[in-house]
Amino acid sequence: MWRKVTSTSFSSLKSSLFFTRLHLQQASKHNAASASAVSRFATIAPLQEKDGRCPFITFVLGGPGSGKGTQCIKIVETFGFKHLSAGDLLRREMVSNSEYGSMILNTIKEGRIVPSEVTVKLILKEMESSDNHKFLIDGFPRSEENRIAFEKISGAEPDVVLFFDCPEDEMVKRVLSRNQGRIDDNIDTIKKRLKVFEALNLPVIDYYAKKGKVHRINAVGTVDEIFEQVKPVFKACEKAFNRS
Ligand SMILES: Nc1ncnc2c1ncn2[C@@H]1O[C@H](COP(=O)(O)OP(=O)(O)O)[C@@H](O)[C@H]1O
Ligand SMILES: Nc1ccn([C@@H]2O[C@H](COP(=O)(O)OP(=O)(O)O)[C@@H](O)[C@H]2O)c(=O)n1
Ligand SMILES: [Mg+2]
Repeated sequence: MWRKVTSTSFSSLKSSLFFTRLHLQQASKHNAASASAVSRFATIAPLQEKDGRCPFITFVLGGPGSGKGTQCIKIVETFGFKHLSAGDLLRREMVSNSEYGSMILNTIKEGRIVPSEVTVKLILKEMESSDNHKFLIDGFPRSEENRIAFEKISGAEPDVVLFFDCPEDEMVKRVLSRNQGRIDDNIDTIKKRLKVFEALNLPVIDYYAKKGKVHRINAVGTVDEIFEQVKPVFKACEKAFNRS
């Protein structure tokens, strides 16, 4: 369980995430979609530190088939993160008799983005129940609505944003040969997902690039070659992993 922040511990936690949280909480500009998502989440507490350590959050972004999930497995093995795939969480929710099941199914089939209130809730539940404090959040945020809802509800920002930059023809080739039986791995849905990626996800990458948080990875090459680009990003953060 995340430890609650007490007023006595707060002064020592002013740096990094906690300072950002205060800043975010004081910010007054939120779009309408996010505001309504947030109001429905009033019962979810902002992320707290665990065992005296702040959560270390990495967003893993890139188009469909760019290799996000594949690289996350390697990051987990080497750096000990907890991997949370937004797509996997939504697919699990979809088959779990959830009230959102048919909405998620239709949205994924169409390559559109599930409303943030559903996805953020699933992600925060997993973060809260994990023993780990280092998170790879894969395939999220996929839109500005996702981003704003997460930051507002959790009170946190990512420490690192990885962007796997891959040409469209390579992404299409990989998705069509993925063979995981996914309802969205077909050419019609892929075309829609690529359009949605460009229209909704690139603005999120731009937003974090302006904040100096994006590490662009050339996603063409072997899995190991790509991981060689990823490794130094986290090696440079090792001190920050255990900050309090
Ligand atoms: N560097 C790579 N070169 C060729 N194929 C890859 C590479 N990385 C991943 N793949 C394959 O491409 C497909 C999509 O990869 P995945 O990690 O699922 O991407 P994403 O999560 O970004 O959609 C999978 O079948 C995976 O095995
Ligand atoms: N933040 C997210 C992540 C995924 N999704 C949905 O889930 C689908 C599959 O996401 P995914 O991350 O598993 O897909 P890949 O990029 O790994 O191929 C997306 O195309 C969306 O329809 C979403 O709505 N919101
Ligand atoms: Mg994936």
